[in-house]
Amino acid sequence: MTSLMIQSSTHDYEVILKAGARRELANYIDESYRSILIISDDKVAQFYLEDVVQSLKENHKVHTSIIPSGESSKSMAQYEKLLDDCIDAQLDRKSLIIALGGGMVGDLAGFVASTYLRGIDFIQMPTTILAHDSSVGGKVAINHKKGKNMIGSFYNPVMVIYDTETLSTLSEEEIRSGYGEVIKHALLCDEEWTNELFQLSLPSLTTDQLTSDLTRGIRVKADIVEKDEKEQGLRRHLNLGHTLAHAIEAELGYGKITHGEAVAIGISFTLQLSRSKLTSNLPVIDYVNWMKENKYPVQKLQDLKPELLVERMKWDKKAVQQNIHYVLLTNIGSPCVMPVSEGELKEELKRFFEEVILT
Ligand SMILES: NC(=O)c1ccc[n+]([C@@H]2O[C@H](COP(=O)([O-])OP(=O)(O)OC[C@H]3O[C@@H](n4cnc5c(N)ncnc54)[C@H](O)[C@@H]3O)[C@@H](O)[C@H]2O)c1
Ligand SMILES: O=C(O)C(=O)C[C@@H](O)[C@H](O)[C@H](O)COP(=O)(O)O
Ligand SMILES: [Zn+2]
Repeated sequence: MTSLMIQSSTHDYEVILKAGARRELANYIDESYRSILIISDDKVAQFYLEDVVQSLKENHKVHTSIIPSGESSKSMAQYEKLLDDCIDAQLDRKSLIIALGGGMVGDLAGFVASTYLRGIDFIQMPTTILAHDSSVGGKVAINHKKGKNMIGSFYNPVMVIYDTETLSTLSEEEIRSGYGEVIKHALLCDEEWTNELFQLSLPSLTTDQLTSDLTRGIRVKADIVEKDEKEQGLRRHLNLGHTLAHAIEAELGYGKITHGEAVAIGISFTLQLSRSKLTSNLPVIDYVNWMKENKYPVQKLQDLKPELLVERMKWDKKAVQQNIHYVLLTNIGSPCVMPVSEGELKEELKRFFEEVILT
């Protein structure tokens, strides 16, 4: 078992990584919660809901709410439905919400928890690799058709219980997606780790390497969010690759590409942009080869137009009066944020499509 403590302005919380933790929840969850609502999606529920209910029902009154799996459920409609479920279950301020699933469930259930009765406790039980990122740091949100995570808040869980056994049922696509955020964390702080990841072929990923990458990723994230919880400055670095990624996700339609795959593609553009704006010596070719070796779906960009992506980027949360601010890298481990003009972005994106990513 690995345990990490995260500090936040409201409370400190523990992140526990343990194979089989879903069957031992009585060891971790306070008996004083009278009612618990478990929110999950229909795919995750099929695999793991019964174990979680069984491990809680002796000490608590347990309710469940299951939403359709997929990014399109991070919506106003599902948010409203879940609030109805909280009311039907008569949850009060001594009740608890458990988010059992990937980042979609975590973001949505967390946003419900943050607003229902002006905020009740919630626990993140991540079940994807990607959710090593989303379950820590307290960003919770739903999407709007204009852009990702447009409606949300900062609201930290009271605990994160990561049962690493659940990762054994992830599809290849979801493993790839998770590693989009893992490599982001590596690029932000650690050249040696980045080079290690460049050698990684995801089909031969071992449990030991996965657990080590998750723990390292959580440490990187924790270190940043502890210093800048509400994204006043430093935390913007965690948005590496996201200005383009979010534009791709919204432009293709939510769920047409996974978040982490879009992030991986977004990072490749960041590397090119960083090289041309900062004359930095970044390993663009190694990175693109790693993406191609691991089958990141770069061909999905074929249907997208650089001009429309740049229009989407103006809704990025780092933009100031629709002027786009980009997270760039002067080197691996040295991120910075710079304004980039619309014209420059359109030119660079066209070149990126034609000369780097769609060749
Ligand atoms: N709050 C944050 O800081 C933060 C950080 C990164 C990403 N996000 C958000 O997280 C979301 C993406 O998260 P995700 O990639 O986990 O997506 P997800 O929750 O949609 O899960 C991906 C797919 O995997 C399935 N799944 C989940 N766990 C499984 C398991 N153990 N076995 C088999 N199938 C399983 C799900 O049903 C779904 O079909 C996006 O909405 C993104 O914006 C938030
Ligand atoms: O925690 C953060 O801060 C991040 O930026 C992590 C990202 O991986 C994540 O996708 C986040 O939800 C993006 O936030 P947003 O503010 O750009 O919507
Ligand atoms: Zn992300």
